[in-house]
Parts: sequence; C-alpha cells; structure tokens
Amino acid sequence: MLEFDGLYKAYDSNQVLKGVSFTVAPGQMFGFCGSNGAGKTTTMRIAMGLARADAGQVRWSGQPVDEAVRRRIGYMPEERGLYPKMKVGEQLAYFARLHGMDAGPANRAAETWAERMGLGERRGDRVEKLSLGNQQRVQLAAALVSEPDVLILDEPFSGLDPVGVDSLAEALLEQCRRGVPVVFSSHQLDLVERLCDAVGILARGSIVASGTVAELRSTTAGRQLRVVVPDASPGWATGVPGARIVSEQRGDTVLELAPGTDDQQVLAAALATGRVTHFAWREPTLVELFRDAVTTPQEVAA
Ligand SMILES: Nc1ncnc2c1ncn2[C@@H]1O[C@H](COP(=O)(O)OP(=O)(O)OP(=O)(O)O)[C@@H](O)[C@H]1O
Repeated sequence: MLEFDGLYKAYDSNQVLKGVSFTVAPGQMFGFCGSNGAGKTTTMRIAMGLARADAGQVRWSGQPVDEAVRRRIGYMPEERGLYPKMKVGEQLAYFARLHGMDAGPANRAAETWAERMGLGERRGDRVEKLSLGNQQRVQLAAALVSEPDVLILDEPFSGLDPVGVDSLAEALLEQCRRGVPVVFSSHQLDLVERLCDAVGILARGSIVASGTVAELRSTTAGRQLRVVVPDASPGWATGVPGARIVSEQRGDTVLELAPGTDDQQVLAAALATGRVTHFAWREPTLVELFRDAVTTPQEVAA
C-alpha cells in the first residue's frame, strides 16, 4: 500500500497542504485531480524527497519512503528532467542504471521501452531533436525503464497526441496488472474517468472527495433525470413537486430530484406536456463531480 498520511506544507504564509491523506493499493490506478495550484505537484514532490513536508509522512508497504525506497519508484516530474544532448537510448539506459540495474539489463530495458513508446527508430537521436510530444514519451519511458514497484507521475498525459495517450495508457494498465500502484495527476478528467480505479480530488488543502467514480457519484447531493419532450411548453417542470430544473433547452430538460421524489410523477407531468422521447437517470461525469467537489464549501470525505 502506498500511503500519503496527513501531509502539511506551507510556503511562507501560503498553507498549501492541510492534512492530505490518501492510499493507493497495489495494482490500483489512482487519478490525482485538483485545480491549478491545488498542491498536487507539491504532494508528489514530498513523496520523492524534493520538498519537505511540515508534518505527515508517505509510506510504502508500511515503511516511510526514504532514498532506498525511492530507487524503486518511477517518477515523472512536472518540470521534466531529460538531458537534451544525450541520445534517447543512452538516456534510458542511464536512468535504468540510476535505479540500480546492471549495464546489460539496462541496455536491453532501454531498447524495449524505446520500442514500446514508439521511439524505436529515434533511439540514436539526441533528445533535443525530438518534438515535445516525443520528448514526453522519452520521459515516460525513463520512469518505466527500471520496472519500478511504484509509479508517481505528474501530468504524464499532457502534450501527448491520441496515439501517445493510448500507448501510455496501455503501458500504465500493464504496470497495474503487475501489481504496481500508479498515481498520476491530470486535468484530463475524461481520461481519469476512463482509466482509474480510484480518484482523489484535492481542494482547499485536503482531499475533498475520494473513491471510485461510482462512489463519488453515490455521494452527490441529488439524482438527475434527463427528460426530452420536443414539443414541451417551456417551464413545464416548474410545478412538479421535488424537482428542480438544472437546465432546459428546447424541450431537453435536466431535473434534480429531491430524495423521495417519485420519478413516475415527473413522467406523468412530462407526458401531460407532450410526447416523451427520452426519460432516463443521468450519471454525472467526473467533470461535474469535480466542479461540485471543488466549489462545495464543506469538505466531503468519501
Ligand atoms: N517552491 C515553491 N515556493 C513557493 N511556493 C510554491 C513552491 N512550489 C509550489 N508553490 C505554491 O504551492 C501551491 C501549489 O502548487 P502545486 O504546483 O503543488 O499545485 P498543482 O496542484 O500541481 O498545480 P497545477 O495543476 O497548476 O500544476 C501554489 O500556490 C504554488 O504557487
């Protein structure tokens, strides 16, 4: 288990982290979300020993993460960290050696990962000659080349084209299948929703929502119903008891139903205004859950 336990961090008077706690199980893909400046990078940097927490601890398998443990962590920093003049293959082998691999296996792993990230033909090129997206792939390969026990990746998908996203996603899912806990930060919430078994949303210095996307959905305040009545008179749902109109656009209405409200009453009201072509409960997307979590004043721990 990778545990982030009660992390506090202030930069001068800016109290960035106020008790950040979450756990990532072996084989779990954890999406770490939060607005710009919420403290995701700071949290990851603390795990990697690049920033010091004022309080709290990061543990792996019950042990505080120290330099020896960090050698077993594949990390992708937000600021990236490649040597521009070094060739792709040499660079990957170098990172593998840094993590303790011998020369032979390091060279083989470099070859394998260059190939897997679609960089096979660029192995002999200097990194600075590559496009930004391809440099990103090298950076990812550098995090994966030592077959780490844990992966901590700061916005690994940013800047990748759809093919790059797919090859990285597949590589990460494979790591999860090997039992590696993977935590990555991202603003691409559709991707997080698609890939992650668990999500943590950081806001106001702590995790305000965490769990599977299904769990986050079950803790949202109201249930939403989408009703389409193409010929409806505007505002038809205004008088339906327990229903609040969230949006209404040319007969396409989203309603939030208070607990205990009978959806059949809503259906009857809809039928009374015209022909109903769509009537279904609507699952909030992660984007909507995120907006809700970062704007809700009280903290919602799941
Ligand atoms: N070295 C530093 N010195 C002073 N303040 C810092 C330092 N590093 C980060 N901060 C501040 O800490 C806060 C959190 O920044 P951080 O980079 O961790 O957020 P983030 O969630 O990763 O944001 P983003 O999504 O924009 O990358 C910000 O207010 C930032 O200005």
